[in-house]
Amino acid sequence: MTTHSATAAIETRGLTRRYRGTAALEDVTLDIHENVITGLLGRNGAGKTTLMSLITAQDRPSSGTVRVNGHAPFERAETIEQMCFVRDNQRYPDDYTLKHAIRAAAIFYPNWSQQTADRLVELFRIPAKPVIKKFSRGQLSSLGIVLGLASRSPITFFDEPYLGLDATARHIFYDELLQDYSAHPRTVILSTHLIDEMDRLLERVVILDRGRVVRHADVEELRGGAYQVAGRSSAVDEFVRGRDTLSTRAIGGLGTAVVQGVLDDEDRRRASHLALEISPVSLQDLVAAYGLGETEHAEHTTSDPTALTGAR
Ligand SMILES: Nc1ncnc2c1ncn2[C@@H]1O[C@H](COP(=O)(O)OP(=O)(O)OP(=O)(O)O)[C@@H](O)[C@H]1O
Repeated sequence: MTTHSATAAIETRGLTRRYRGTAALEDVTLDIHENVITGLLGRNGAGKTTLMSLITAQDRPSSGTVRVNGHAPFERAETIEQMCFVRDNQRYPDDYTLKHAIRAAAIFYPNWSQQTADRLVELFRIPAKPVIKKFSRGQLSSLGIVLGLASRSPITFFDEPYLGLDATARHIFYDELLQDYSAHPRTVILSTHLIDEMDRLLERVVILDRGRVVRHADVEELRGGAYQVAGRSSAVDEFVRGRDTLSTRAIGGLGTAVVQGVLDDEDRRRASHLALEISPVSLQDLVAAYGLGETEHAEHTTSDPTALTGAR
């Protein structure tokens, strides 16, 4: 999953969105790769939905620019048609049933696959009769996923697409996304808090924190560029001194730290001498390490705030 073209499908430059003086997104400059699945990660309020809304022209920036396949999407139907945005709070007209939503999507999306839609409706067991207004949270999410996948849009956004879905339905989504994406490569951007569950889907990640990009990297590169040490707190402290530490955590006399960098033989000897265990760091833990701020509990401290400067 690491081979991909480096062509940018989406370019943002200095993208900023303020709401009454508060920046939801601040100076975001990103190239989102074409035909890659990119995860948009970050804590609540980090700016993920805002970024997707600006790219899909559902909102206007306070400053900065967005280009999709080289064009500003605003008021450009050809560009907007190329994008599908599956929102967690998508509204449908009051009298709409499944059939109406499917028909409208089939008309709107140029690459629509009715066969995919029919199959997914079965798999997710979406009911035909009730108006969508009466759908459960999980059924609404399922419908969004069906429309998003069957649209076969060259650029597809999923904003926390799993809300209310049971574990079986979530895994159907992951499998179907991977399968359809492999058969019909396209640019997929999805925001999620379920990183452990979804990390196998992601090739690249953008980590946002308080409206800013703190990291934009290949998942493999990110995982390979950090490790976790665990053991006695004092030994962890000693080991991480002078290293690029993303986060440290101490509970009782035991500690863990997420450290940026690659271990050499000398580091391993040192860790072993201090009776420390070294392990790979999961994407979830890495993101948590980036997301930790001064508001966290005292036991979860970011020991080196300057480490949060990996934005590219
Ligand atoms: N219409 C609005 N008016 C005022 N503030 C807003 C508006 N929309 C978003 N915000 C603020 O902008 C910030 C970013 O919100 P956004 O919804 O983009 O975050 P998010 O990363 O998607 O969060 P979550 O993971 O909770 O969905 C938040 O502080 C939010 O309160």
